Amino acid sequence: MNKNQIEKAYQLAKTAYAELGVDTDAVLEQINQVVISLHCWQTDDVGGFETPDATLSGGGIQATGNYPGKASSISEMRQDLEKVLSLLPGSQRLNLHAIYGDFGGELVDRDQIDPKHFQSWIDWCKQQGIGMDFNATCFSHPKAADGFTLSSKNEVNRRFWVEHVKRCRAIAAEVGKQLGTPCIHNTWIPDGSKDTPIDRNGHRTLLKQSLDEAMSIDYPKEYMKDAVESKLFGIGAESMTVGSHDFYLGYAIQNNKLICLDNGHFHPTEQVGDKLSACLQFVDEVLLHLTRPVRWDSDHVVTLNEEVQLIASEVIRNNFLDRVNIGLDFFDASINRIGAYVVGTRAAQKAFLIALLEPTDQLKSLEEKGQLFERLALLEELKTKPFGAIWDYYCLKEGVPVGEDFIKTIQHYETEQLSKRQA
Ligand SMILES: C[C@H](O)[C@H](O)[C@@H](O)C(=O)CO
Ligand SMILES: [Mn+2]
Repeated sequence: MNKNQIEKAYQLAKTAYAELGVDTDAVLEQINQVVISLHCWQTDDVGGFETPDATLSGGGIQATGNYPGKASSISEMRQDLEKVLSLLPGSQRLNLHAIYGDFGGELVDRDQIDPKHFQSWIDWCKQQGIGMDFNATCFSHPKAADGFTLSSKNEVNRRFWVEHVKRCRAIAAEVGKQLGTPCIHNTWIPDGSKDTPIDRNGHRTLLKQSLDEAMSIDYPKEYMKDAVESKLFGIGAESMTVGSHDFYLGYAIQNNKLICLDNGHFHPTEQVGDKLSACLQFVDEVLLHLTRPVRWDSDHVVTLNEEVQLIASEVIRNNFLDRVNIGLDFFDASINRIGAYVVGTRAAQKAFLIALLEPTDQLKSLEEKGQLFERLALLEELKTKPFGAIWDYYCLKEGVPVGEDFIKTIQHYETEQLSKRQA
C-alpha cells in the first residue's frame, strides 16, 4: 500500500471507531506511553559474553534451534538491537542480563562484576535515547550446576550468589542514576528439585534469608527498583520450584518489591491478565515478562493471542500503565532472531493498541446494567473492526515499515550481515 492508501484507510477506520465513541487520534498519542523493554538475550540464545563459547546451561530454561547468525560479541548484539529498534514504532528500553558485561576479554566471575563492566552499555543506551533494565544471572555457572543458587545449602555457593545479586543491584542503581530513568533489577533463579524433595521449607527459608541479605541496601527508587520472578517448574526441576508464585508474591508484598509475572510460568489455564488487578491491590508495581508458552515455558515468540490481549486490555482498562512495566521474554533459536524480535514486539504493541481502541466505558456500563448478551456481542464485533488500518497508519507516522514490509528489510539484513557471521 502506498502512503495515500494508508491514510485513506485510516480515515475510514477513524470513522468506524468514532461511531463507538473512540477517538483514534487520541489513541495514537496514548500508545506512545507503552514502553517495552527489549530483552537482549534473543540475539544470542541466552549465551552471554563471559567466555567466547558461552552457552545457556543448567536446569530451568532452554533455547532450542541453531539458526545461523546469532550474535557472538557485544558489537554484533548492539548492531542487531539497533536493527530491531529501527523496525519498531513507539518507545523501547534495553533489558540486559549480567552475563552480557563488557569484560574486555578478561574472565570476571559473577561475584566480581562492577558498574564499570556495564558502562559501555549505559553509554550505548544514552546514544539510543533509551532506558535500561538489568538482571542477575543465576544460571549457566558451575556454582549453579546442582540446581541451587540463592537457596543452596552449600554455604559457599549461597554466599557467591548473594554477592552476585548484591552487585547486580548496585549496577542497576548506577544505570538508573546515569540514564535518569529507574532501572528495574529482576531476580529469577532456577532453584528446584527434579524429584520429590523432603526439605522444601529449608530451601525456602534460605531463599528468604538470601534475598534479605542481597537486598539489604536500599537504593533510591528513582535509580532502581527490585522485581522478583516466580516460576511453576523447569525442565530438570519438575517436582518443586523454590521461588514459587506464593513465595515471591508474599516476599514482594512484605518487602515492597515488584512482582514479575511471566506468562509462561503458571499452570496453563491460569491467566496473567487476571492476576494484574489482584497483585496490584497489594504491590505498587508489576513487571511483565511477555512470552508464548507452547505446552510448557517454551519461550516461543509472542504472537497476538488471547492471553497477551487480556494482559494488555487489563493494563489499559484499569489505567495501570504507570504501575505495569512491560518486558519481553522469548528466545527462539530456530528462526531469524531479528525477525523474532520484530514479530514478537510488534505483536505486543498491537495488543496494547487494540486495548486502547476499546470502548471500555460502554462495555462497563453494559456489564453494570446486567446486559451481558450485549457485552458479549460488542466484544465480538470489536474483533473485526478495522484495527489493521490504525496499526498501519501508526507505523507510517512513526517512520517504520508498514505491514509486512519489514520482512524484506530483515531478509536483506540476513543476507548482508547475519549470514556472514561465523557459525
Ligand atoms: C533469561 C531470563 O531471565 C529468564 O528467561 C527468566 O526470566 C525466565 O523466565 C526463566 O524461565
Ligand atoms: Mn521470565
